[in-house]
Amino acid sequence: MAAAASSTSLKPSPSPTTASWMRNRSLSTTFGVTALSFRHSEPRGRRFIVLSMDAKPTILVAEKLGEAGVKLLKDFANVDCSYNLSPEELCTKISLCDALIVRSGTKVSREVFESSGGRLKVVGRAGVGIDNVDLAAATEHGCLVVNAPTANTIAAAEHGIALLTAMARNIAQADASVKAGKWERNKYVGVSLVGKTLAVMGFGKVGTEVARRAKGLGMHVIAHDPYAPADRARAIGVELVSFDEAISSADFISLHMPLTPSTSKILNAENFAKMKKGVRIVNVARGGVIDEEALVKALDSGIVAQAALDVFTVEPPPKDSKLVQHVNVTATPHLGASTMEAQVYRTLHLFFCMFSTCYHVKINVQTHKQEGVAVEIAEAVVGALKGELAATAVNAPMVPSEVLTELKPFVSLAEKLGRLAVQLVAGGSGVKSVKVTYASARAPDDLDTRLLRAMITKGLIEPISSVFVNLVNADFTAKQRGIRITEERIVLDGSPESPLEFIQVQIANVESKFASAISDSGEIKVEGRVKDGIPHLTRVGSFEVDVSLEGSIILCRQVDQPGMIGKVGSILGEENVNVSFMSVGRIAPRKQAVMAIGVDEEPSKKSLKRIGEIPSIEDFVYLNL
Ligand SMILES: NC(=O)C1=CN([C@@H]2O[C@H](COP(=O)(O)OP(=O)(O)OC[C@H]3O[C@@H](n4cnc5c(N)ncnc54)[C@H](O)[C@@H]3O)[C@@H](O)[C@H]2O)C=CC1
Ligand SMILES: O=C(O)C(=O)COP(=O)(O)O
Repeated sequence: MAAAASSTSLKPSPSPTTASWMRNRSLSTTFGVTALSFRHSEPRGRRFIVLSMDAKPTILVAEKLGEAGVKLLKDFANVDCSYNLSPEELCTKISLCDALIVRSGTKVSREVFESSGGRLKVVGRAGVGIDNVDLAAATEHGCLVVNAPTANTIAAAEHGIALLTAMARNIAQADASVKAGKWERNKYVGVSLVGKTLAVMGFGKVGTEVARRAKGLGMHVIAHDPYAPADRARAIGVELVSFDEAISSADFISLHMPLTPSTSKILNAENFAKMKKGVRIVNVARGGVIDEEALVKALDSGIVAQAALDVFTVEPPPKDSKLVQHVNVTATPHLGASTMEAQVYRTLHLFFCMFSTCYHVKINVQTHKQEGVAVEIAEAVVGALKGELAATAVNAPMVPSEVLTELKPFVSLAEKLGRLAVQLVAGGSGVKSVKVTYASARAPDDLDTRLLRAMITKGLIEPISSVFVNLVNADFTAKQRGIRITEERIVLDGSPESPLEFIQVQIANVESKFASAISDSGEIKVEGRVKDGIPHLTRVGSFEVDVSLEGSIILCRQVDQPGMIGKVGSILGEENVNVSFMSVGRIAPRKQAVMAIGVDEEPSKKSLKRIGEIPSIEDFVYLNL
């Protein structure tokens, strides 16, 4: 929940009223991705607009993508299809691109993000594995990464089964032998699959489909996946077992986990030693999950009888690779996702498994024609460039659209409270510790606050820095700037119809340029609610106020007395500044009070000075929203 503290601190700009952060606000969408794609960073960190709202963004397609996807991209953007770029060429081109689409053959390294100069805002991976994209660098640069996680599942599973059966019956080797004019019937005696144990390592989308198909071949299927639910496995007659049990009892092992630091070289010398002698291995996941040197030794020693590999640590592997050249290895050039159906469209059998309360399992089989990877990724990238939250975001929260609709006014409230709170901090105080409180009648697990936290962070950071914050980089940026954001829930009684009653933002250990913003417990405190869909400021420090969060706000501390509203109102009226809202929060009649005035236009410095000089006004601050 909380972003951990680091050593940097934030210093509010001396004059938030005139700060340049307001310049581009009209371009911002709520979530910032669109706005980001129209913004650019100068080397010195100043932001400016490089494209107008109606200028088309540019999308670089760096690997072959199905035509239907390219067409969809062209309807929205300028599309540059440039394949086989060297890393240097990619780095050069990227500074002119708002989005990049790749498959597994392009390394989207930190240098790519650095070279983009802040313009690259979406990377689309037209497939599942995102191990070729430096996610940490993407997040640090506020770049959303989306993938196409479903369209090639069946293709990959079918390729896994193709390799399994081809390996068991020596199809590739026998084919080569026949083509060489030989007829070696005794040499290519295979092994049967029926009754053999297959260990599926990684019981996700592909692993599950492989397991289903292997069961159809009469195999006994077990699976290992630390994160998969046992009931999903049980539903198709697969037992989830420990890693050691899986590898030590299998006749065949099929790998379907992602390449991550914890799965890197997960099949290594130590683990090969635990396997049954003569085990056969299929890999359509990633080459890096196997220690390839250790596999060559295991093949030489006979521990591993055969391996069928679609993926390699380095692709393409070196021509003299001992692994690829091994007589007992069948190799394909990363073809798992390469079917017409997966890349263009596919006919998908969706299995809906429904469980009755007494654990009877019914399976409905439906057939759908579904668009392939190209369309899936094109839609995701275009949506992200339009500022929509992507359902397949890899480095940002995925928020379902119904939740988003409901949260929208609170998202705006959150950002504005962040903006107000930070502008109340006296120059020279570093913001380090922010507490956000959400009061809601919803059950704690029925309120996703990631979006709200990101927007509060955006509100806190943007007024006082040149960094553009969005959903992708909010937590990272807060952490980098040493701001610790903690969240707390107040669970209210009553009807949970609205997701939230109020949001409170507190900044601890700082001084305020408006002393009344400091609550009894010593923090700057602002609180807001949504009324009729519009965000309102409802508390400043210990004072209750009510002013809609549109336009800007003047806060005045005064001794409560008649005529104050009129005095301030007439100064503003003299220069045609429209007052949208006015409210007075006071401790008791004729005692200390805080007057909050919403204004549609920015008052001149002269008018603000005159307001400050009204004798009974003790303190005042003008805040930009
Ligand atoms: N050869 C090819 O062309 C293709 C390769 N793939 C690769 O297949 C892999 C799986 O893809 P999907 O099934 O779509 O992904 P997925 O995310 O649906 O499934 C991956 C599963 O691996 C599990 N897992 C994570 N760490 C594990 C560990 N240490 N041990 C065992 N299981 C672990 C996860 O819990 C998850 O259930 C990915 O690496 C993907 O890149 C996918 C499509 C095509
Ligand atoms: O989707 C994946 O993870 C794949 O490995 C497919 O890669 P490709 O898009 O065919 O380069």
